[in-house]
Amino acid sequence: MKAWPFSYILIATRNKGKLKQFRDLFAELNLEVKGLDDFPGLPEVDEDQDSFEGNARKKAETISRVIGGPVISDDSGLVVPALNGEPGVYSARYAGPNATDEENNQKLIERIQSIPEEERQGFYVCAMALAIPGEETKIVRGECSGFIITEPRGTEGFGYDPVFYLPTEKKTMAELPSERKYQLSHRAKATEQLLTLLKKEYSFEQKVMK
Ligand SMILES: O=c1nc[nH]c2c1ncn2[C@H]1C[C@H](O)[C@@H](COP(=O)(O)OP(=O)(O)OP(=O)(O)O)O1
Ligand SMILES: [Mg+2]
Repeated sequence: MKAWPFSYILIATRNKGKLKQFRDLFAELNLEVKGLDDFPGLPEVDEDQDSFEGNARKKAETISRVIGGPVISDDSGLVVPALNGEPGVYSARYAGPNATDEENNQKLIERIQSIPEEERQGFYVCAMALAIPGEETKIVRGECSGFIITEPRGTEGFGYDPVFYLPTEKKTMAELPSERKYQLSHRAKATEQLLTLLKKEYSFEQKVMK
């Protein structure tokens, strides 16, 4: 087993919620978990690929090349099969380039009205990429299934959570306490996979300090 060759890992996000979740889940590795705000002057990476995996890979590899260190990025969104996969990779800008969560939710509510209620399934996707200089990029994917509802409920979470209903919890994602969301979300599932993969390949006891 190889020794993990860095003292830190950079999570390529400015989303404080994502960063906190990574810090919690990676605590056992004894790694310093840094965010983009710890590295001023990094380039903005356009999420312009046609898949979540493509965007996650592009972001992780671009930034890893610049800092010469290990980078994890995630790209996520909501897929509604009855709407031909919308909003999909366009989740963040569904209602327009600078759309707010409310505007995106409103557009989704309008579009879903024409679909019979029993066909309003949706699933969240989280593709996560780990890029390490000189190594093959690793990519994992987590999903979380639910239903789209037309009356938003709850104030937790972000994005589409108020209109994403989980039948097993009898709650929208925005009505769930954050600890519960951490357990069952697409991001939690992807993070666990990545963690498993990392622990299989690397020893984190004797890190080389770089
Ligand atoms: O758990 C979630 N609960 C609700 N909505 C979510 C979730 N996960 C992703 N989404 C939606 C929100 C956003 O409209 C879009 C893209 O998110 P995504 O590009 O991955 O995140 P972001 O731009 O906030 O942060 P980043 O700096 O990591 O790119 O998907
Ligand atoms: Mg984004």
